[in-house]
Amino acid sequence: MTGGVVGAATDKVPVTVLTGFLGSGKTTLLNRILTEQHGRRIAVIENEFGEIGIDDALVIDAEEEVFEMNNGCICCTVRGDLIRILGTLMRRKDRFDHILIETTGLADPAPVAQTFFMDDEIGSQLRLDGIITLVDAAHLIQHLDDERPEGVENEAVEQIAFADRIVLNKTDLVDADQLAEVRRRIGEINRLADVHEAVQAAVDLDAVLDVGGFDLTRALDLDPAFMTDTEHQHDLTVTSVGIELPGELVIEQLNDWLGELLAEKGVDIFRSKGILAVRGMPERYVFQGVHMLFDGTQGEPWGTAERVSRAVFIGRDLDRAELEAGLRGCLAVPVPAA
Ligand SMILES: Nc1nc2c(ncn2[C@@H]2O[C@H](COP(=O)(O)OP(=O)(O)OP(=O)(O)O)[C@@H](O)[C@H]2O)c(=O)[nH]1
Repeated sequence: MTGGVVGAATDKVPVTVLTGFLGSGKTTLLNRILTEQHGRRIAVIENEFGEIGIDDALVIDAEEEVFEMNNGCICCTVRGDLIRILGTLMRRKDRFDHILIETTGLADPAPVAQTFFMDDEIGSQLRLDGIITLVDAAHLIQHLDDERPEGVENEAVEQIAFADRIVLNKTDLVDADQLAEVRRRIGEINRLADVHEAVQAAVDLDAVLDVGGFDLTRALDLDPAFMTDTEHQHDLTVTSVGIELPGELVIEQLNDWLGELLAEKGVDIFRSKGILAVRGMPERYVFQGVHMLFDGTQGEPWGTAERVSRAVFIGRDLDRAELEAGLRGCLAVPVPAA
């Protein structure tokens, strides 16, 4: 039974869709949600864009169940997988009371939202509580103004348009005038969503979970074909290069290479991340880049695991051979390409 409005709101398990452009802070918010004492049992579904999955290592170990979907984009190719995972979760409803779906940074949230209205079984047991969109205050305008070929949607615009709540993150990277301009641009696209400013995605969880926010009428206003249109066109010029490299890297060479690479190509390299093996460092070195900004932190110790570096670059006009040669050039003992 799909039930009346009251029954629908109380019986169904709420689902939050966490979206936002590459590097905006989705995993940071997810980790915050997984570590905070909020009394909810949350099942997480994660979808990542990139040839090699890195996020599984970046999401903290939590008691919550995390399902990975890495073989395509949640809004199109792996939507069937999403429906299957939701089906599995519905059969184990006693184990959790909230579902959180983190989309890739290049996903259009509308088709993900559609899933909860078009599939009867899902619609009868789960309700879309809200679409939460993370925004990178330092890079939003660049992403909104990024020109796309005709007919290709700009995901950054779609993500804001469909948001029920917006977390305006990374406010530490902009001044008051820039922040006001970012807010103005957000307001041009979506006037209704509450905007919460944040650093390191530090928001009150009540502002993002159980918001009772998703409004189908508004979604239909935005896109009259919301319930029927399943086709959409990704920007196929954005691709990813994944590199796996056994051996140990020299930190100074790595920093020099990444610094130069991102200074020169950081407009086109939207996102870079890696779990790297560095000579003399017993822990994994976690590297994160968003356009030209990058930093490194210590991750989990390698222990007895084989020291293999994994890195992913996402962007336009990526030169795979050059990226591979560059990373290989940072090896302590150079190994020729296979
Ligand atoms: N300066 C600054 N950096 C931040 C902030 N929030 C997150 N970051 C950093 O931005 C980088 C990207 O953050 P993530 O949480 O991985 O972003 P994401 O949206 O999950 O990235 P993708 O999954 O690749 O789309 C990381 O290096 C974070 O530490 C912030 O408020 N300020």
